[in-house]
Amino acid sequence: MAKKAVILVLDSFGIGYAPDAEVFGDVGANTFASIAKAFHAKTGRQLALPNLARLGLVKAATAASQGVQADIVDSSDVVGAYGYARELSSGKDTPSGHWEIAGVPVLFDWGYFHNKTDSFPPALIDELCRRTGVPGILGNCHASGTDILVKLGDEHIKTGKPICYTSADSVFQVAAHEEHFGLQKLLDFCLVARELLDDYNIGRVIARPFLGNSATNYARTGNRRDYSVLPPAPTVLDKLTAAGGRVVSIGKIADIYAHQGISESLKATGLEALIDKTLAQMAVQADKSLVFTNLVDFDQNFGHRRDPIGYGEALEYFDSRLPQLMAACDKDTLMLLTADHGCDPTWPGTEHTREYIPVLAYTPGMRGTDLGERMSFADIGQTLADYFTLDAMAYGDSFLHKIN
Ligand SMILES: O=P(O)(O)O[C@H]1O[C@H](CO)[C@@H](O)[C@H]1O
Ligand SMILES: [Mn+2]
Ligand SMILES: [Mn+2]
Repeated sequence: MAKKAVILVLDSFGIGYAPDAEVFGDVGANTFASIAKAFHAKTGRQLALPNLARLGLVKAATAASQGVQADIVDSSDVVGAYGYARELSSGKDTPSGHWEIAGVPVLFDWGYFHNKTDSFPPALIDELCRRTGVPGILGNCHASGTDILVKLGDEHIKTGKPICYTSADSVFQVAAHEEHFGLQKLLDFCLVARELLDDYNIGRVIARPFLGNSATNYARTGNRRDYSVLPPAPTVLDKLTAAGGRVVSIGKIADIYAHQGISESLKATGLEALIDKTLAQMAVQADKSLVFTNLVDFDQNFGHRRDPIGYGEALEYFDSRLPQLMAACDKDTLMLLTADHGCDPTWPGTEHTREYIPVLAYTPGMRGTDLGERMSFADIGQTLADYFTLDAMAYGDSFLHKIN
């Protein structure tokens, strides 16, 4: 029997605050329930996710929310395996979440730039400017990536100084105009930054190119690039490719895993194009292969932007494409839907929230199955190791026996 798997990460789609949320100031956060509530209040109708509900999303989310069901209709005909997982990793960031999904939790602490202003050490900025030849940097603070374009976009174009900012995540982000500053110059700048930031234990440098000609229309483009450090141990992706399997990255997956364990990387911008590419890859998928897609829009366009209605609409769009994804699974395909952290769009600030993630598994002909609470996102990686008969991962419990 051939073995094929597909993972779609709904970036930031948390389903209830985690047991350790207090450490993060996130007790009460619930991305899914908050969206459903705000959506009903604003539009006068309930959020409709009938296909996700058929995979068990509402049941998993209710269990992850102390038995309180989100303001949404559940399905009486569940055809997937559904559970909810807590995170072992110390951070609530994208690399930690993804690496843990692939069986490698991040148990060390990342470096962070804690200061809200003058965030970066002068020695770092000096060296970065010296090495790259820019006349200085703008920003040097915690910021929302869209707000800071409104504030500093004009000055950036005038001075040629890149806009450098950070957040509660272990990141160094650089916004620059694709034409005035130049995309390649931005990527080169980020590579130097990546080199220097290893000493500060910073997880990611992110290039944030934008276009537009005034504060009213600056907009980030699809040319975002993430420069991640290497995962601390081989992930299930490394193990699968080492065993002769194939891992196809769609969207920012390859960047998040620092291109480790990736056979082919395909980029696409926007939910529709990312799902189209996923379907196209599923159609040509062979034995021992994994199609791995990250749906960044949920997080980048709606979670961080604190836009629960936009988030709800995007979920409805995803739900409308789910029957196609399910139909593209043959009897040899295991499809997993999950998330990497929360980003409650009704929560104060603009950051991620520490939450349970949904773990939804589907293969044609299976019965609805409750996977219950999973003690780590790594249960997904361990299940994949089990499925592809690879050596077991050091973390995670496989739930494969519950699916067959
Ligand atoms: O506000 P923007 O630039 O979208 O930044 C967000 O995106 C980064 C990566 O997910 C996070 O660190 C968060 O700060
Ligand atoms: Mn993320
Ligand atoms: Mn994010």
